[in-house]
Amino acid sequence: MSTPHIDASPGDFAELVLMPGDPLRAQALATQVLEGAKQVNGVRNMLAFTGRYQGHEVSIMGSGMGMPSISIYAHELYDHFGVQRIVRVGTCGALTTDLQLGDLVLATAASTDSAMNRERFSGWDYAPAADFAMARAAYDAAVSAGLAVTAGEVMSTDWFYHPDTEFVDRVAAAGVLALDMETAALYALARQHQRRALTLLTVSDVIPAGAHFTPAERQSAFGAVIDAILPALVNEA
Ligand SMILES: O=P(O)(O)O[C@H]1O[C@H](CO)[C@@H](O)[C@H]1O
Ligand SMILES: O=c1cc[nH]c(=O)[nH]1
Repeated sequence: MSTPHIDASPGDFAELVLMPGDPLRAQALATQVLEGAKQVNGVRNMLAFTGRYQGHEVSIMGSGMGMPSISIYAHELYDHFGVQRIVRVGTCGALTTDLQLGDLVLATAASTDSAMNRERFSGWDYAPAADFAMARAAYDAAVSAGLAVTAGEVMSTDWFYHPDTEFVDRVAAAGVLALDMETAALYALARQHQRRALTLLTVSDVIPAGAHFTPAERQSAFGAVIDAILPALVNEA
């Protein structure tokens, strides 16, 4: 049975889905890390692939940018395709020069300026948090592999080009490590569906330093760290 945004059959997706924002990054990762990768979605070019990694079935699918987009795909994956775990593998803008381009941020929790979680949670302030067991497994694997990983809070914003020039400074002053545009919605949706989620972000911009990855570097972001972390994730369930 297909859904409005995923033209696939039950069983086409693995219980574990890696989810970059960029569908071309999903394709590149699938080619790089999955054996026998088969395309399982192409609706709106939101490419999805399923294959095997170290004997485990794994899917990789783009989410698009922003909370409405990832919410559509995560909802359909959890609700219609039996997906248990989604790991967002994205990029972020660091708010501190303690982080360098290419570093890894593990999002323990995500603040947001989006109304989505407030509307889901009766107007109260929801606290979107990572699945602890997945976070611990990924963090330990990253440290063991010698990766520069920092665990902490991110802010999932609706804005890439915020009109308030003080936005970045105010969020940084609150102790937030980095900006992305999806994690708060993904974490809340996982809890709503009684499923699991984690976000791992490669630093593509260090905002206070004015340092940025090129578009090609952003598209290949995460490839280098996947082999360090995926064994821990496939064996964690
Ligand atoms: O690299 P991805 O995963 O798309 O993540 C980040 O990049 C996009 C903005 O350029 C937003 O989706 C943001 O969250
Ligand atoms: O959401 C994002 C992602 C990367 N860089 C940013 O500045 N923001």
